[in-house]
Amino acid sequence: MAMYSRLPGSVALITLQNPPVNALSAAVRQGIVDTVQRALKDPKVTSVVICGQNGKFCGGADIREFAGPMLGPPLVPMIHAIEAVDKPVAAAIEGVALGGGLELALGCHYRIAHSKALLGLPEVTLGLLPGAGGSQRLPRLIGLTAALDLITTGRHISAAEALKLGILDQVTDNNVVDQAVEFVRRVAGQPLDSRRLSTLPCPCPPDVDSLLDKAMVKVRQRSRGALAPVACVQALMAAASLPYTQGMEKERDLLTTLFNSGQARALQYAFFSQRVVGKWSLPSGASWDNSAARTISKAAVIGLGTMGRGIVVALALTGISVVAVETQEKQLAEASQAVPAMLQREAGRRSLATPPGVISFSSNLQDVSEVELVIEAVFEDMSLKLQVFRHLTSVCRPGTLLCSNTSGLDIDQLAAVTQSPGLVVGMHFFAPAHVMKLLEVVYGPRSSPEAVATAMQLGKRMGKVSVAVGNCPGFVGNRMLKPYLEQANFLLEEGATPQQVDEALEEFGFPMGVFRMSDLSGLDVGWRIRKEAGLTGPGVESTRTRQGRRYSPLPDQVCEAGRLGQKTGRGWYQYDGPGGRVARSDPWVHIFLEAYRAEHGLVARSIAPEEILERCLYALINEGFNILQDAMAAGPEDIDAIYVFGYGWPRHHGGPMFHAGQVGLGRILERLQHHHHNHPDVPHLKPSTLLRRLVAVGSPPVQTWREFINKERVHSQL
Ligand SMILES: CC/C=C/CC(=O)SCCNC(=O)CCNC(=O)[C@H](O)C(C)(C)COP(=O)(O)OP(=O)(O)OC[C@H]1O[C@@H](n2cnc3c(N)ncnc32)[C@H](O)[C@@H]1OP(=O)(O)O
Repeated sequence: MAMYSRLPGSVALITLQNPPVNALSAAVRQGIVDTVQRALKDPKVTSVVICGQNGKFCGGADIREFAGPMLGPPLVPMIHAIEAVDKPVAAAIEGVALGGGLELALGCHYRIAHSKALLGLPEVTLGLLPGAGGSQRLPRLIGLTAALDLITTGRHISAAEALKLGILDQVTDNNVVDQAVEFVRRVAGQPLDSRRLSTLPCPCPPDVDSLLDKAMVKVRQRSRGALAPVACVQALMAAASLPYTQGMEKERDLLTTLFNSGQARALQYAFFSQRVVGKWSLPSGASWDNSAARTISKAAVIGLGTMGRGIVVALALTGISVVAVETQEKQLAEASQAVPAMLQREAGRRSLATPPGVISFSSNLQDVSEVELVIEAVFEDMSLKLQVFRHLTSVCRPGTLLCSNTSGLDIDQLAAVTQSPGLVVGMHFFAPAHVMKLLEVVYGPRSSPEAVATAMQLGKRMGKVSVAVGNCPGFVGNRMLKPYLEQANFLLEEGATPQQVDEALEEFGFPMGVFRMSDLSGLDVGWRIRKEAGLTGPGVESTRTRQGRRYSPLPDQVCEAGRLGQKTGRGWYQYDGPGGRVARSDPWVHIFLEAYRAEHGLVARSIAPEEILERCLYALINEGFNILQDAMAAGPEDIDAIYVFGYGWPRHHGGPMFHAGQVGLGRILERLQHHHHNHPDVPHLKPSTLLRRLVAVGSPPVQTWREFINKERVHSQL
């Protein structure tokens, strides 16, 4: 809806009304068309201001409407009609002007914003381009170079930056509607031709072709396989070279292609998944809207290795006072140098003048006695963690929340050694903890709703996407990673090279294939876990079947050769010395693989990229279905958010569970059955019961699985 009012002094005020962000739904568009007509017809009106209700100008097109048929007046002619009005029209921007919201403002003759407003054309993040004239008007206003940056990244910019770029005519700290009204009164009667952006030429640098070529290379590198960034560059090419009307035709054609692509659906799903996971619920019935969170102002971090340091920085950036404890003096000395520098860097990156939190360093565990929440981040060893939790429960004051940054150990076992097991949860950060967006909040059977709510809210304050997950080995993310890594190793045994596996995965869109990623994380991490699980180590027979299932000793043997990844300069690849970053194929690995296959009587075969993808991804997806079945994740959106924000799953494929739906559940089931038939000794390839049930009921859309699972559980079908 849009409300019309006449202000004293001949100004018509149009207020967009569609909470919470005044998205341009069919009703809002109709409202704008009607009210603009009314202002045009009213001879007493000399100028118009468009604003948004409740401190938000407009969050863009209504994304929820994209799934259905197009109803109501389309945006493009609506914005043209505003631009054509012969009375000055100003956008009064408060809160946000994003996507179609900014495109609407670009159709106005003037733009006035509050200093705290954010502006941007984030369509690319939804698999689209600014298709309401934004790809043609913005470059005409601010030049091709700046428009390329804004449109291909979709980043939100401050009012100050928008003013500098020339998007805004005025920025104010006062009431923006009042300022805009005053502004249009002042300019009423002045010629408007130069204010109609569609009539202006597009300012381009002399080397325009090279600029566009470089932009194309950059977007292709940044998000491999993603269609929208490429289409954005193509639309800007049109703006640079064609008259406006033809540019608009190009914009429309590109938008139609994107709209019909699976990628746009995947990215829009990813947008909503990120919001769905914030509305968490536990099998106990506790949820985000019935569980109170505590506000934490003082916390402690125990253990200042890589993870601990990142967690300290993440907490301090939110303004929390942190006691950073490390009992090893050398490590403490190093951390007390490194952490403040990390904090400064990150504060700078986030444009914060000074890091808000206060950090004190200590080697004494007694110093955590006054904090409200502790995050343990010591070495991933259960006996060590138990020792720390026993100590914490005796040192901390009653009511302190005790959290562990374990990446997969049993939270309940840790809770069991404390006086208040209800106050124990996992907070699984991802490295580097101050940068990575994902946080798994792990609830054990005894974790209280308050503890979960507090950890979830703390994650949000730190700018994380927090996902509540159940307590099982590896939780959600690492539990699904296991069958994925396992398949990658089996593929090497069968004839693939690390490069072939990585290239197939990178072509799919992962920033790094599994072997490059393992080299980066360090191969010894998994080696230690396998040793603890009794799968490898002294006394374990060197066979390819262990604990009753197929096992590949390849990664153990690579570690035994002293190749631990980037840190040793050698792993699945070779690097320019320890700490090197550029992976190069290593003849040693190829000779090693040949010798290994010969020793085990394996005949190498040529493996197509399609098989690599199926084996790795479908095994991972299958585990996702098992996780849903076991109620370790509340819904497919939780799994997908974890994979997109923590594991580099290409956002334009939505997430593993969404991808399964797009491929077709029947197809996934059939291929898993096929691979399991060929590899009956690999239990991870055995299709999950939930997948079978979903296929049996006709493969319903991913958005309905949560409800389906709950019903199946009630009827004991799972
Ligand atoms: C011709 C085709 C052209 C299309 C052009 C477009 O305009 S595409 C849309 C471009 N706009 C965006 O991408 C903006 C998306 N929204 C946001 O980035 C953020 O929501 C916000 C506007 C910055 C506000 O952030 P905040 O953290 O304050 O709130 P939430 O993100 O939690 O959002 C609140 C609820 O509003 C829903 N919502 C937000 N934007 C839209 C939208 N454009 N359409 C529909 N719904 C939107 C969001 O889903 C939240 O809903 P809940 O039900 O409460 O979860």
